[in-house]
Amino acid sequence: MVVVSNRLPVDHEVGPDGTQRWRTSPGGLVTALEPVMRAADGAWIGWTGVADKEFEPFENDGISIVPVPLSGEEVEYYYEGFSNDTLWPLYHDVIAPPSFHREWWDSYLVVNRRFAEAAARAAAFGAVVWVHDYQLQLVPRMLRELRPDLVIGFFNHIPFPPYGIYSQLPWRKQILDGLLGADVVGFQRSADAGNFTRAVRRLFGYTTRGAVVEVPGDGGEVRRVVARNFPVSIDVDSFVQLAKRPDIRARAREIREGLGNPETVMLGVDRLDYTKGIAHRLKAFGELLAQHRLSVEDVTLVQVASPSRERVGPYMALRDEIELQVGRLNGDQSTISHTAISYLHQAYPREEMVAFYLAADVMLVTALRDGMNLVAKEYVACRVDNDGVLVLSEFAGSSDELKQALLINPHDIEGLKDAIVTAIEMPPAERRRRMRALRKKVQENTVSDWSASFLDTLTGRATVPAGIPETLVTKLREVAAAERLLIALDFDGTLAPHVDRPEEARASVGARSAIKRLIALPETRVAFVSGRALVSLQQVADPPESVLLTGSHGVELQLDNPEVTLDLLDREMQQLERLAVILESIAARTEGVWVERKPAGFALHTRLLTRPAGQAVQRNARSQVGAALPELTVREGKNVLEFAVRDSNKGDALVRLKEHTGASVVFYAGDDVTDEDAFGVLESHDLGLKIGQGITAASNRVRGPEEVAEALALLADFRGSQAAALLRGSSR
Ligand SMILES: O=P(O)(O)OC[C@H]1O[C@H](O[C@H]2O[C@H](CO)[C@@H](O)[C@H](O)[C@H]2O)[C@H](O)[C@@H](O)[C@@H]1O
Ligand SMILES: O=c1ccn([C@@H]2O[C@H](COP(=O)(O)OP(=O)(O)O)[C@@H](O)[C@H]2O)c(=O)[nH]1
Repeated sequence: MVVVSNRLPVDHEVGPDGTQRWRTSPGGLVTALEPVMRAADGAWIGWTGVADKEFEPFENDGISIVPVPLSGEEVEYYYEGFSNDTLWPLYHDVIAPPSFHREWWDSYLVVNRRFAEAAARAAAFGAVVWVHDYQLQLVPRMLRELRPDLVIGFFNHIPFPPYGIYSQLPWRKQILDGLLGADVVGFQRSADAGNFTRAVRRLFGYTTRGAVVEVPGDGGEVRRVVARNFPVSIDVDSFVQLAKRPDIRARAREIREGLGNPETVMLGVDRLDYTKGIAHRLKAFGELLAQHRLSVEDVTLVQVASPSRERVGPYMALRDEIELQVGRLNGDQSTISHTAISYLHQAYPREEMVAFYLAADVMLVTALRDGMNLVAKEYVACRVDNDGVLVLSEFAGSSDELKQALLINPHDIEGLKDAIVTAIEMPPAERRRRMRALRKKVQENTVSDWSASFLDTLTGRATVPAGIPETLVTKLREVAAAERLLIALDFDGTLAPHVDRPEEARASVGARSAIKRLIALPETRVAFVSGRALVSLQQVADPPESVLLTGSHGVELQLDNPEVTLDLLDREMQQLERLAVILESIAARTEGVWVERKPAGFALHTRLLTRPAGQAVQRNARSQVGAALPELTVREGKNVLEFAVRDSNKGDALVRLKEHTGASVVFYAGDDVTDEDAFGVLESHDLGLKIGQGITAASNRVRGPEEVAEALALLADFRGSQAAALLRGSSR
């Protein structure tokens, strides 16, 4: 794997005495990527943090580093200018006004090309290249053009803004096009992914189905780009280990003593950035002191504000503003023996950060907008004593997961003040209850889960272990609580193992018995969603009566009615006849190829051929049918190519089923590429389960039909006990 990011894990530094050294780079991107790269066998391409210096590739702490040089002017135009004074404020809700300069854009283009070329040189044939963050949004497209063999992923660490803001960018189309060069575009929050797909629809008119964007290629083929959220995290174990180290615990005590052992130590840790809401936090604290709701005798605030982007205008202004505010507040409120705010304009190593976290009773994260905010997760991970209170802005990505924090709107100063007081006065039992829940959440999604889930989606090639992953159990429990639940299931490869003769496919005994239990539960519907013709589905699935059926990718429906809904027009009937002639003649010429009649089309099966021979037959069919009947829908499955006179897919089928059942939550499981259309229409509270390998928009994955049966049985258990509890409640 090759990782490409503007930042490398280390910056080159020259001391005042001329000594040179490599120092850990600032920011959460490095915190997240470093453990991933130490565990992976690959190269990390990036900039060394200094201008006009060329470095040879080198090894640092087990990671292969490939430096990309930047000139002084590029640092000013591409990094400080376009990245941090155009994109950064624009993507963070225009908290500061973005500057638009054409020379900055030109430099962004040049530098992005340099990174793409470096990645193209470093990557082996067919390798995975994972590009990171807003500084390099053009790299995916450039790289795809240079190296079409590569699998390309992109992850955006910062928010993606709503269209009304994004559309201000003069280069809005170029940036989107750059990103769509990737196979998977990842975001921190589902809202970011939604903003991105909306922008794609508005600016390009491409079809998007949930997490899937259909990008048309030059030859009429469609490339599917998955755009969804993958919340980044930290190496939880390494923070836990540090938090248990006696020397670091002793250092935490020393910090408290140094502060005069106040009753409450509050902590803020941020890069000195206007997105972090430091001024709002100070204002709230200052007012609490001025109004005597808090006293400096009891409470002190430690504010680490690590230096960041110090030559960019708004950052210089922010430093002046914050330091003026700290100076005033301390001048007004501190006493000889008690300082209100310990302000530290420094960058600390990891060990010292952990000591700060251990020393702090209350952690204040009051960002006005933040992609994730790893500091919040680090604080929680380090609280091995299950104590401490996290006050967390709802505008930080981490608030999606850390719901048991005291969630605040930092613009609401009164609300923030109340939350600070609540945190300080919170009874120990409640502190522990909340912290335990937060720690569980952080442990459920570590940085290796984050990278595995992104790379698994990207390559679809990861080996899928047997059994039900813990994350799926949690999600099943969640959907089991739905008011009205629809469980929609593909048949072949999902409920029934694949067999050579389709008419011999049968659902596993476990799946059948779980389905019977599910349909007996209140407000619970089960549906089969298949590409098979309905008559064939009925024959192999032999479904219990109340199971809803859709066949032929949603062309045929049987919904609580013995009648099958399907009505082809005369024109469609004629198209079917012409299609039959073309495909039959192709099948007649190649041994092992056959045609299956479907209600609204035909499927050409090639699974008895070798992969290259099958692909050649499919290419031929595509081109002959394309010339004679260009308006038909073509769909590719596993060793099968389908042509339909009616444009419908499993996503449409699922939408119909949702309408019919009025379901508030949907669980969809499927193994084939055609199931991706169904995953595409799921919403963030739904559950998508991909069976086996392959690129997918589903957020969960299991190995095969055996696991599907197990998951359905678990769902029946969870929902059954919920229903029983409700019944007990209402009979009391
Ligand atoms: O490289 P710098 O210009 O010095 O800035 C430091 C990094 O800041 C940003 O970090 C983001 O990534 C974190 C991890 O995903 C996330 O928690 C945080 O909310 C983001 O702001 C930036 O995105 C990185 O590219 C910078 O390296
Ligand atoms: O003096 C400092 C201040 C911060 N950090 C680290 O910098 C990262 C900040 O990441 P976050 O996602 O919170 O914000 P970002 O700076 O990336 O916007 C965290 O891992 C902190 O532990 C650090 O090592 N030393």
